[in-house]
Amino acid sequence: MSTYQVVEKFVSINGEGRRAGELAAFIRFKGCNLQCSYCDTSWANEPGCESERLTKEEILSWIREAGVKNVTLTGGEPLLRKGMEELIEAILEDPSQRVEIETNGSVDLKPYHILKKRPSFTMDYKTPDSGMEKEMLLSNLELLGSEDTLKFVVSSRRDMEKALEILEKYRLVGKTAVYFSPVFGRIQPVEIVDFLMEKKLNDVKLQIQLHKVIWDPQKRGV
Ligand SMILES: C[S@@+](CC[C@H](N)C(=O)[O-])C[C@H]1O[C@@H](n2cnc3c(N)ncnc32)[C@H](O)[C@@H]1O
Ligand SMILES: Nc1nc2[nH]cc(C(=O)O)c2c(=O)[nH]1
Ligand code: SF4
Ligand SMILES: [Mg+2]
Repeated sequence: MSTYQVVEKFVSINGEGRRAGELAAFIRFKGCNLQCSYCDTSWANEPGCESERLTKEEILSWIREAGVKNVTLTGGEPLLRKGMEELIEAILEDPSQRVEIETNGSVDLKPYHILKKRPSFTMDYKTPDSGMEKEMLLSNLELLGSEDTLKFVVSSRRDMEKALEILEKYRLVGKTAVYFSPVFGRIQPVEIVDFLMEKKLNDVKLQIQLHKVIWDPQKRGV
């Protein structure tokens, strides 16, 4: 039976994406295959990071206990874990549950895209300043649809120019929700606004990580 290494699980306000501001139950899985320059959760990717090994049933009962419709599976990189298809399908057995996968763009979404009950993807495209752009699996861009979100976490004009290039090349605006998110503390949100205005980027949303406004930006479990 699969067990899952979970570094934290908590209920909070979703601070990101299309359900930002709504309650969500977060399960953060241990470990990641990337090392983004700006990662605010790199502690979860350290081999020595404490974690609990939970079974699918233990996760399901925690979610039931939480009593919150939105579930966000995140990390680290959640889709690196074995048995994620099984876990996602088990959570979605309950028609009242919604599952969002926060994923880094390097892991093939196909096995999850074809699930009978498909989760929604909030997928990053890692722009140049992350140092991880070469790890992007471009075929994933074809799988994003109206229920999904493509997120560009940017810290420079160079990052935003690249984001625009990708949006145009893959004709993504209108196909999926597109968010620009500032790397916390490295770029002023107004710079993103100026770029959106300059390029007349309709249908692209600026997001601010709400949880870093509500609580101490370093605080875990929120
Ligand atoms: C910690 S990651 C976990 C999920 C997955 N590994 C990924 O990168 O999408 C969750 C989200 O936080 C974003 N993020 C990480 N560090 C950040 C920072 N310093 N400022 C803004 N967003 C950040 C990531 O880009 C990603 O969209
Ligand atoms: N409140 C809150 N909302 C979030 N949305 C996505 C998160 C993530 O780390 O994947 C996250 C997070 O870490 N906290
Ligand atoms: S992919 Fe996500 S968890 Fe991994 S280093 Fe980048 S931001 Fe952090
Ligand atoms: Mg986070």
